[in-house]
Formats: sequence, structure tokens, C-alpha cells
Amino acid sequence: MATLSDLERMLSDESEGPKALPLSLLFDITKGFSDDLKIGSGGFAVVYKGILGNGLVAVKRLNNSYMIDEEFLQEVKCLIKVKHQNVVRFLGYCADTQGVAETYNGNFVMADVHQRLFCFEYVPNGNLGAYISEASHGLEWRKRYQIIKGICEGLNYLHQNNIVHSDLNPANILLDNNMVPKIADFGVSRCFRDNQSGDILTKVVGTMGYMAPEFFSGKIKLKSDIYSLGVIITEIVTGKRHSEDEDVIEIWRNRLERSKEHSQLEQVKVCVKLGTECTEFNPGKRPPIQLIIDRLAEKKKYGLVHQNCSEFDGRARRKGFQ
Ligand SMILES: Nc1ncnc2c1ncn2[C@@H]1O[C@H](COP(=O)(O)OP(=O)(O)OP(=O)(O)O)[C@@H](O)[C@H]1O
Repeated sequence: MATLSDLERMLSDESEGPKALPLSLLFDITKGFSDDLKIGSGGFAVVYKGILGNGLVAVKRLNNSYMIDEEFLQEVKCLIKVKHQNVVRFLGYCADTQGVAETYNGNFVMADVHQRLFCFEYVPNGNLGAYISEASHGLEWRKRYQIIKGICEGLNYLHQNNIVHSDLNPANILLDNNMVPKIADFGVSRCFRDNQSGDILTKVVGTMGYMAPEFFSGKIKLKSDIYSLGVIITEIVTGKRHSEDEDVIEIWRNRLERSKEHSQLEQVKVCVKLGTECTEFNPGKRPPIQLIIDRLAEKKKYGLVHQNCSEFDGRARRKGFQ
């Protein structure tokens, strides 16, 4: 099991892989999961700042003690293999089970109390949600474009590793001090036992407004992430999840850096178009992430995109993970 100095070394040495972390260590660095160090909470977890001698980490403590070990193992397996500058770095995990004697239905029993936690790099600048604004104000174009490209690079990495994020939305995109985006919360299991009944498995995935239409029939695929990405791109460019193209291009024309107006306006147009293409109802019509990256890299091969896209879709279908 890793010690405090192991964790400090991991934080400063990016080549160190994730480790098993004792609950006592995570308890100590969060000052006993103190409310003062709480960063926030989502549907299934509370996230705390963990204080080390050489910096901060984020400790995600899952609320649900019913999470099945098999699922936790799957999550760890998924998180361990991921390493990319646009994906939040995974530092370690903790699966602790402690027997507690208590009275249940009139009998004195030994109950297992499970604690399941993840530890990640701490990303200091909050999540993308706080930076979304209309084109007329807020982040300048260069920053918005840098964020869009970073998200795409991170998603490309996940898709190359056959990981479907399944809940890409602004709250799950964190920003570091240089406004470099880092994708968080992928693979973290959303498959929990229903608390009320105790035995029904409830699959909860996605966030309203970002979920691809096929989610509602339970078919999640790589192209479902592309739909969410399209909504996010549109939101970054326009401040709204759906938008009228011409208006926004005119607004940007008036706001761009004069010396780069031509090239930046092209970038705006590409992003507006990508937002529309990525949110096609038919998943097969959405461009794959690699082609989106080519478009953003200003490789002017738009004519080839649809041709490559259908080739890709054919290949992906044969592999069974489109
Ligand atoms: N590594 C991290 N560094 C800094 N802040 C983080 C980190 N991970 C999560 N947070 C912040 O902690 C809060 C809670 O995160 P969490 O992932 O539990 O919730 P969520 O994504 O809002 O909800 P859900 O998990 O239900 O989708 C969010 O505000 C998020 O910005």
C-alpha cells in the first residue's frame, strides 16, 4: 500500500502509475473528509481536496456503499490504463471494507461497511460550465478554440482505447491554470443498486441536454459521445446548446483579433458546422473524432471527410463498437 511520501512522489513524477491507497491516508489528507475541504458533490460521490506536502489532489468518495466489487474493479481497470494531458490523471484507488457490529431486525450482526474512493490530480480552475458565455462576452476566441481542441484530443484518446465516456458535459470538463481542459468522470461506474429496493440495478448515464437520442433506447456507443461533444462545441462557441449559425458568425466577426480575423473566422465556421454535424440524429452520420481533429487542425480536406467518415463507419461496425 502506498504511503504519503509515495503519493507525493507520484504527484511530482508523471511517469508513476496509479496505486492502491489506504483509507487512513485518504482520511488524513482530507482532514477526516472535512466539509472545509469539500470541492463539490455529484449524483454519486463527494469530492474533497487532499493536502500533500507538495501540492493538492482530489479525493472522490463514492456515496453508495452498495457498489458491487466487480464494478469497482472494472472502473479501476479502465482508469488505470488512461494517461493523456487532456484527461484527468488517475493517482489511485481505495476499496476498504470494515466489519461493524450492529442490531438488525432484532439480531446482533456483523455488517460490512464498504468505502470506495478514487484519487485524481487536482485541477484548480473549476469546470467548463463556469466559462460558458455568449459570443459577445466572456472568453476570447483563442481560448475557446484551445479548449475545444483539447477536449477533442482527450476524447480521441479515450475512443482510441475503446472507452466510451457516456456522460460528456461541461461539468465533467475541468480546466487547469492554463485553461487546458481535462476530461473527468469517465468510466466511473454509474451502475448502482437502487437504494430503496436494495436489489434492482439502475443504469443511470448521461446528462439531459447532452445525451444522444439513442441513449433512450439504451444503446450507448462511441458516436454517442460525439453527440455530446457537438452540443458542447456549440455551447462553447455560442453560449447556447443549439444556435442560429449566421448570427453567431457575425458576432464573432466583430470580436476577433484584427490581425487574425480571417483565420479565426474560418475556425468559428468550422466549429459551428461541427456542432451541427456531431448532433445528427443518426449516429452513422456523425463524424468520428479523428476527422473532427483533422478539421480543427485546419487540414482543408472537408471534401474527403464524408468519404472517410463512411469508410470509418463501415470498419467500426465490423469491429462492433461504433
Ligand atoms: N480532479 C478534480 N479536481 C478538481 N475538482 C474536481 C475534480 N474532480 C471533480 N471535481 C469537482 O468536484 C465536483 C463534483 O464532482 P463529481 O464528479 O462528483 O460530480 P459531477 O460531475 O458534478 O456529477 P456526476 O458525477 O453526478 O456527473 C465538481 O464541481 C467538479 O468540478
